[in-house]
Amino acid sequence: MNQTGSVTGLLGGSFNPAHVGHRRISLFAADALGLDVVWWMVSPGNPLKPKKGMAPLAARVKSAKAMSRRAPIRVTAIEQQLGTRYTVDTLHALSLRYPKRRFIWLMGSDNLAQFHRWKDWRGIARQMPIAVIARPGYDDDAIASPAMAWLRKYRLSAVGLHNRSEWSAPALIELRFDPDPRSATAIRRADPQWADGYAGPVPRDDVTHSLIHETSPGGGA
Ligand SMILES: Nc1ncnc2c1ncn2[C@@H]1O[C@H](COP(=O)(O)OP(=O)(O)OP(=O)(O)O)[C@@H](O)[C@H]1O
Ligand SMILES: O=C(O)c1ccc[n+]([C@@H]2O[C@H](COP(=O)([O-])O)[C@@H](O)[C@H]2O)c1
Repeated sequence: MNQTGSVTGLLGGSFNPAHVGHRRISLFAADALGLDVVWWMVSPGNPLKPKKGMAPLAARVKSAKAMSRRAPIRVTAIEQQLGTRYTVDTLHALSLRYPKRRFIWLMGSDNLAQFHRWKDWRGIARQMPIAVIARPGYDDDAIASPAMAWLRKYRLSAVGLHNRSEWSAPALIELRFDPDPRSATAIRRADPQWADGYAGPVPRDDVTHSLIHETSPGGGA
């Protein structure tokens, strides 16, 4: 491998709530891509999702922390602190804050299918490599998507990514493993606590600040 140093995977999400699927895809991606850690960035509010039915950020962070226990995963609500909502702005702010860290954006194929609706999605792809994890029911839409029509020319294998002499983007790595059918939507349908706007306890302590205190720019967790 030509690349040295640590690589951090970024899995942005609503985590409304976090589930075993998030954990499995993160561990799988970490293994396949040689990541040291995956940061779960719990979004204060996905710009494309309705606010209705979204649990408070602190409750979603708490569920993410519980789901990531004893795994090389760090949970953060850093977008709340950065004041960013759009991923392109978040990634730009992260690269300024952590200049020595190399990042890779992780997402399920459902998000690739609608990636062309995200603010400056080509700008996101130019900032860091993207790894897309196959998800049951979404792969055909992802393959046929407008974003894929553009990203396809930047396809790389995981090995190809690491053999590059520089950490450059755009790069698209498609990861496929034992597909995981779990979803937060299914949990919200089945669990009254998470259904219809969240009825569970909201943590009193501010649980949303963890990562930023656990890491220093360019180093740490
Ligand atoms: N089972 C899964 N397989 C592959 N990717 C997944 C899976 N579950 C979640 N992801 C990915 O994890 C990220 C965060 O997902 P999110 O928190 O929205 O969970 P979700 O299960 O997709 O939620 P919802 O059902 O409410 O849309 C997204 O990139 C999503 O594509
Ligand atoms: O930047 C955008 O335009 C944009 C549009 C939709 C979703 N996102 C991000 O995509 C990530 C996944 O969101 P979700 O709700 O599908 O888990 C999360 O980090 C969101 O902030 C970003």
